[in-house]
Amino acid sequence: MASFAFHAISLRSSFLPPTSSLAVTFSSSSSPLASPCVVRFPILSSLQSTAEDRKRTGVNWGCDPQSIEKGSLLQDWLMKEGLAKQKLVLDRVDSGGRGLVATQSLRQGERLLFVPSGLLITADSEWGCAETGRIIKEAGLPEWPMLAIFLISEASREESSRWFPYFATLPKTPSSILQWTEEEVNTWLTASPVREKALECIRDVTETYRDLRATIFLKHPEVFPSQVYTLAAFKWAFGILFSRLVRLPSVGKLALVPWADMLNHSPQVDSFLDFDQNNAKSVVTVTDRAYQSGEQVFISYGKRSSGELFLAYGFIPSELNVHDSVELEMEIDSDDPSFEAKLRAANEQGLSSPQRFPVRKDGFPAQLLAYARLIASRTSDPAQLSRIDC
Ligand SMILES: C[S@@+](CC[C@H](N)C(=O)[O-])C[C@H]1O[C@@H](n2cnc3c(N)ncnc32)[C@H](O)[C@@H]1O
Repeated sequence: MASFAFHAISLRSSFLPPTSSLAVTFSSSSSPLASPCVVRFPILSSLQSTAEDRKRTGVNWGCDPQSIEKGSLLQDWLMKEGLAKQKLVLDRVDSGGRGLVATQSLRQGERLLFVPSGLLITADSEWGCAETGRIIKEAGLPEWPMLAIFLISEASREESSRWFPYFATLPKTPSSILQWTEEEVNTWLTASPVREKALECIRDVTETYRDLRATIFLKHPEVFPSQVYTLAAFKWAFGILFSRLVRLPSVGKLALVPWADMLNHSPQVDSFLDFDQNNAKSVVTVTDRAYQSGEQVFISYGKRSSGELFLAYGFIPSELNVHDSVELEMEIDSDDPSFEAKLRAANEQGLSSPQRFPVRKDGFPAQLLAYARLIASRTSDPAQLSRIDC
């Protein structure tokens, strides 16, 4: 089953190549343009941002993250493009600002969404500007930066992009850690275990942008105008990917799935997104419980701790998150006269000293208690110590 699959922790290994190898992988082609695409800047019309937004994000695309005004336009467009009739509507919600709400009662096990493959944005999607697509494909980029550039390329084409109605509903300021400055991270996450990962994530995306700029954008300035392909635009695009890209397990693909990406996460829910290759030939989710008409429908973005959710999606769930844990480190006292015997007993059970155990809000592993008993035991008899079942 699929989930909203990306967060900073897994990003580095999965998409960000090391700076040095990035430079050699890219093509250095600088062939003249057959037909340069029109890229307008600044972007006008309904995607126009307020001065305050621009100061903060530096991009002019998308809308206020809470806005549902463009929701019915999005739904009309999606239905024209093949989306099935929906039992859900985009509305304001308590958890998540905007979300999909049931328009009728839904039973447990009900299949929803049915977003056809032609509406998915993937690495195989057709580029509105063929020349941009050609350069990027020849460069052989990994999927994440390729999709980020796809987003900027399409967003900057405004109404001439096929995806214009979709971009109009994307948040102008995706709530990801990339919108934070390093100073903000150091100030607000001083005591947080995710501070280092947050800084690493911001630096990785910034470095990737710098590499792309040096190896591709500056070599093709007519295709990648410097006022459009800015670091801010790149962070916006990555913020969109962090918070909305899904892996569809049955087809093994990364995709942006318009409409499905309006579903918010609940740690209590066990419904995911996947592509149904058999009958529906579209992205579906199956409800894991019944919903009343008017209730917000949730999916799961995966079994993620609040720290992971915060880094990728920019929120911390308000309800109990059973995936939260703190690593508790315990060790056998090296001054304990039975230290060697206790260590052997622990080793026999695959444990060592010090040893870390995850402690979650809903409990801790039984091994933790047994290990504590081993540490506290007053016997030095190896046979008795071995019987303490870790
Ligand atoms: C895939 S989008 C879901 C749709 C989103 N609410 C919107 O209006 O575009 C993921 C984003 O929704 C928000 N979100 C999702 N689940 C949430 C929750 N349980 N509480 C608060 N915000 C949530 C976060 O901003 C997250 O980055």
